[in-house]
Formats: sequence, C-alpha cells, structure tokens
Amino acid sequence: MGAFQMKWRTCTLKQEPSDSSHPKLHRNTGIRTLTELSYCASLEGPSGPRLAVQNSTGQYVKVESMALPDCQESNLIQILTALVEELEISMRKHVSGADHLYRLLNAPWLQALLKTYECLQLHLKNSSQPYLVYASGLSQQMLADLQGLDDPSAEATELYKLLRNPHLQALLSAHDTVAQKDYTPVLPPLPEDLPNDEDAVRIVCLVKNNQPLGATIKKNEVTGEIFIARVIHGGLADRSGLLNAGDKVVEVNWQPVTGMEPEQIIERLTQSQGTIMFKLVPMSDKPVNTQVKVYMRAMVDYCPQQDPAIPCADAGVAFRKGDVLEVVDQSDALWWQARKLPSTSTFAGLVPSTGLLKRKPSDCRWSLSLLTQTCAEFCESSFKCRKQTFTSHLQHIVTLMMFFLDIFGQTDTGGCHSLAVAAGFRRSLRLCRRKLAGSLQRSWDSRYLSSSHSTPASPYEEVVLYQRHLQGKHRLVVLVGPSGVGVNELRRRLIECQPKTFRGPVPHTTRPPKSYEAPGREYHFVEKELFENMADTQRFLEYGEYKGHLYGTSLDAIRDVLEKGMICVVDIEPQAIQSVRTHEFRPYVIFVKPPSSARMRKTRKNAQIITNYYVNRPFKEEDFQEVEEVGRKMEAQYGHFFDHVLVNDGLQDSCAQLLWVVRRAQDDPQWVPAEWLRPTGQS
Ligand SMILES: Nc1ncnc2c1ncn2[C@@H]1O[C@H](COP(=O)(O)OP(=O)(O)OP(=O)(O)O)[C@@H](O)[C@H]1O
Repeated sequence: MGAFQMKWRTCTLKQEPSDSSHPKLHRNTGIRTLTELSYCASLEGPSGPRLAVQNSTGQYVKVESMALPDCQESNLIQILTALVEELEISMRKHVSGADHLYRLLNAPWLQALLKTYECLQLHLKNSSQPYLVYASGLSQQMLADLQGLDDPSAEATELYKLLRNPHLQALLSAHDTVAQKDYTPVLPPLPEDLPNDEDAVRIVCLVKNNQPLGATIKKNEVTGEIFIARVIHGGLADRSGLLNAGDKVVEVNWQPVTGMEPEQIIERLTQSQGTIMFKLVPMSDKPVNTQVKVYMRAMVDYCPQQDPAIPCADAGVAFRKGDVLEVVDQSDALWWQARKLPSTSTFAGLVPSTGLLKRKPSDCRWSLSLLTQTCAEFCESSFKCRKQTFTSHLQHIVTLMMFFLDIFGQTDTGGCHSLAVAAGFRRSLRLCRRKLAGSLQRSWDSRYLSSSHSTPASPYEEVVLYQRHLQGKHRLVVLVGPSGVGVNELRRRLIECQPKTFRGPVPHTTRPPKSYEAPGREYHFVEKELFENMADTQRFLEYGEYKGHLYGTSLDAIRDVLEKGMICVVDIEPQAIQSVRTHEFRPYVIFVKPPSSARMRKTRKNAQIITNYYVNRPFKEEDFQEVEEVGRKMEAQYGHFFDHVLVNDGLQDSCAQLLWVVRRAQDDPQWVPAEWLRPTGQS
C-alpha cells in the first residue's frame, strides 16, 4: 500500500460528471486509497465518468474522453479496460504519471479486488430477504399442533417426522440465526489511536470459547522476540487467515511481550477474561501454501507424550504401525502436520518427519522392540488425558485464533476339490517350519526369497488408495500368525468353503510321491538338482528341509493360481512377507492373532498342536503362553505389514470374518504402497 500511495501522489485521478459535453479538469481532492478510487469510479451516471491525470507541474491533463460503460451496473472491469486503453494513448504522449497509473490499473491484485467488489455489489442488489426470522419457533408450534391431531393423515405424519429430524431442526435454527443477524460474539471496537502505518501492525481481537486455536509460538532467545512458530492446518487460526507462521507477537492485551518468558505470556492469556487483543507484526511475505496432501502408512509406533523433542505434546498425533496418515504439510523439515485416518476432524496435528525419525531413532521411539507395544498402550491412555488437557486449556483460549498454551517458549525443533484340500494340508512344509518354532530367527532349515528384513527402510511408506479392476488379477491373500494359532485351519476352511474361488499354490518337493499323490496336485515332485537350481535362481518364496527332503513354495505356483482368475491364499512365515510385497502380487496381509490365553484354553480343548517333537498332541498350558508370546513379538516386529488383524477366537466367527475381509480386500479400495502403482522406473 505504501508503494501505491507514492505513485498516487504523482498521479491523481478524478472523475468528471458524465453529462459534461467537454471534459472538465478537477482539483486534486486527495483520493488516496483503492477503495476511494473504486467508489469514485462507480459513482457516475449512464455515460460514465471521465478522467484526468495531474502532470508533474501540477496541471490536470485530460485523459482522452471515453464512452465508459454503465457505472450503475458497477461494471468496473470494463471501465478499467477502457481506461487502460486511454492510458496507453496518454503514455505515448508522455503525460507524466500516466505510466504509473497504467501499471497500477493493470495490476492483477487490483483487477481481482474490483472483481470482488463487483460481485459484492451484485449480491447487495440481488440479495434475498428472509421470509420470516423465526422458522424454528414456527416448526415447534407446528410439531405441537401435529401431535395434538386425533387422526393424523399420512401427510401430517410425514411432516411431523420431517420436522422432528434433528438435521432439519439444526438447519432451521441456523436459518434463524442468519435471518436475525444474531452473530455473536460481538468483538469490541478497535481503539482510536491505532498507528498510522496500518500495514506494519495487525490487531487481532479474540473471543474466548472452547475450541482449540491451532497455533504454536516460539521465542527468539537472542532478541527476546516472540513469533508464531506454526499454524496448525485446519485449525481455527488457519481457517481465520489472521495468523501466519513468522508473524511477530508484539503485545498481548496491550502489554508488550518482547523479552517476556513464554510462560508469563501464557499466564497473561489464561488470566484474561472475555476477549484477548493481540498486536502482531505480520511477516513481510505471506507464505503461499503449495503443500500437496500425501498419504503415509506408519511403519513404526509413535507416542508424542513420550517424545521430549516435540514442540507441543498436546498437538502431537499418536500413531501405531500400520496406521495411515494424511500428511497435509511437510514444509517444516522436522515436524509435519498430519491427520490419522479415518478422521472427521479438519484439525491436523504434529508428527515427526521422516528425516527426524531417521535421525534420532531411539529418542523418537522409532523402535522395533517390544517397547513399541508399551509405547502404543501408553499413547492410548494419554490420548484420553490429552483431551482433558485440551479442554482445560480451551477454557482460556479463544476464537479466531488461539494458542496451544502449553507449548509457548519451546524451541521448534472351480477348482478341484481334492487339490484345494490337499494344498491346505501341506504338512511337511509346515513341519520344516516347526523347526523354527519359538524363534523368529532364520535358520539353515528354512529360507526365504530375499533377505527379508523386518526393519522398514523408512518410518513411513507412501500409500495410495487402490481399487482393483473388477476384471483384473486378484490380490494375493497372505495369512501369517504364530504357530498353533490356527492359520492353517482358517486357510483350509476358506478354500473348502469356496473351492472355485480360493486356492493355495501347489508346493514343490524332492521326496518321492506317495501312492495316492498325483504330480502337480498335492506337490510338484522334482529332482534335488532342479529344486536347488530353482532355489539358487530365487524362484521360491520360502523353502526348507524336513527329514532329508526339500519342500518349497514357488512364485510360479502362486502365479498359476492367479492366472486362473482365482484368489490365491498362502500361509507364510512373516519373514517372507517382504518378498511378495510387489506390484505383481499386491498382497493383502492378514495377521491371525491369538485371543487371550483364557479364551485359548476354552476354545482349544479339542485342538491338536504340532510341535518340534510331536506331530499332533493336545494343547498344554505352556503352548497357550507360547502362542500368545510369539504372536505379540510377531505383531511388534511385522505389524507395519499387516492390512488386517483377525483375532482367532471362535472358529466359526473367525471363518466368517476371514471370508468378509478377503472379499473386501478384492472389491473395496485399499491403501497400498504408492510404488506398486507407479509406472516402472519412477521412484
Ligand atoms: N478358533 C479355533 N477354535 C478352536 N480350535 C481351533 C481354532 N483355530 C484353530 N484351531 C485348532 O487348533 C489347532 C492348531 O491349528 P492350526 O494347525 O491351523 O495351527 P497353525 O496356526 O497352522 O499352526 P501350525 O502351522 O503350527 O500347524 C488345530 O487342531 C485347529 O483345528
């Protein structure tokens, strides 16, 4: 605005009455602001205003006479277009000031402002008036009358139902508020003695209510100045548009804050009653929001309440591995703003950036040990307490903008039935695995396709919503779980109940076929050399040795099932999950989780377990504990890969749930790693 005023002094604009046959020159009346300009330009009658500019010697020079459009219609854009043309001519004649005016009138911001002005004018002219301002009361009266009817007609009953609908009642109430122009709270008037340099300072008046503000501030330890550190996306401060990160807080309730400790500012805020005044020096360049939303799956647990580095624990978002976060702002290198999905809130919170989590793994609870479980449990309880903290703060805080008070001062840093059943009973392959029982370490007896790390390369994985094409290949269904939990039982039952839809891959073995076995049905029987060659060329998803024979599940066997248009269901060890997490298989991973030991004891009375030493024996007390323990470790170590957790309590319920989940995995949109859907070669 300063620059505008300077230009204006050298080039003063005044309208001529439109009925004048000859343009008259007017004295400079000191029109200084854009609003005044707009106002003057729209004042005149049917043939439009005429304009003059003042040259450097103080004389008024007529801008070529113009047939300006009808100003009554507020058609300022047209006026300006005509004016710009006139000015071009004046510029060629070297009329002093014309170039300034020309540039001014061509400025996009001025055009936008005038466009807005026109819209407002139009709205004022056409704005509708409420028919009545007490629709709510009338509807209550009608409800009472309708209720009193002895024999209401169908229409009366329907009307009664409609009027009782809470949404309609809320709508009528909102209507009445607008119709009565009952806009509370009313802000107090601004003081008279505001500084002349109106661009330098912004006064913001706040009225306390109990919504979170969504802004954080920090202190510059060198200068003692207080700044707005960040504005939380979707919060009141953000939506108000009154606050921007980088604005300097000069005064609170007309008392200077520079040099004060943040805690003292908090104290002042909390003691304020009714309204709070802030005097801010806006940062010179208002940041343009160029942030694009991205979706990230958390590969770790995070608990803000346990992170000493977070600028404001109350503003933090707790998440567990596998949660999907909508990241709305990554402009800060350390702290991103995100919402945990599903979320109905517009309000985002702080999450550590990838860089921060990678940099300080231990500090930030980016851990794969069982500690993460503890953290996650803590997060849930602290979330409740976080709400309390919020509420108590909110009593002190205000509309239009509010601060997270507690963070002030912290530095931001059709298949064949028999085949299906046979595939569900690959006992030998399971027996190879049992050699690993109780351990999640790799062993010489069992190998997986690649060096399958449970440690994710990054704490977040970018994901996108993926909807399988109805005619497209099915997603691979992967079941994992601790030995004895019932993975095989569930898989077998799934295949049995819909053998034309579900099938398992036919495994390979080097052992000779039994009399009832057919090649390619129970197993692909192959020579040891061929088996070893396949293993060397990475064609097995997992393989192992049992009683001197090799057993393995090949990737081609999975492809065979998928290419037949069926849903391939595999049960694998969690170490092999990474190997199938590819664009080709797009697996949906279901973790079969044990219920509590008490429920296990109750439901597994007739169940049989396979152990290292016994092929089938009833469950013992220690088995329940082991299943629970291994399950817990597995979830802590591989939980970030799980798309669904199915607690295998009652068998029938679990089967029904499995069927539903598997269907949903194929038919509903699901979050999948973005790289599965990227064209090859793009990272
Ligand atoms: N929900 C359940 N209720 C009762 N019994 C169950 C349930 N789920 C599985 N079982 C039984 O528990 C026993 C072990 O199940 P299953 O063989 O499927 O375990 P697993 O997870 O595949 O482990 P492993 O790979 O070691 O065999 C079986 O006798 C099975 O019938």
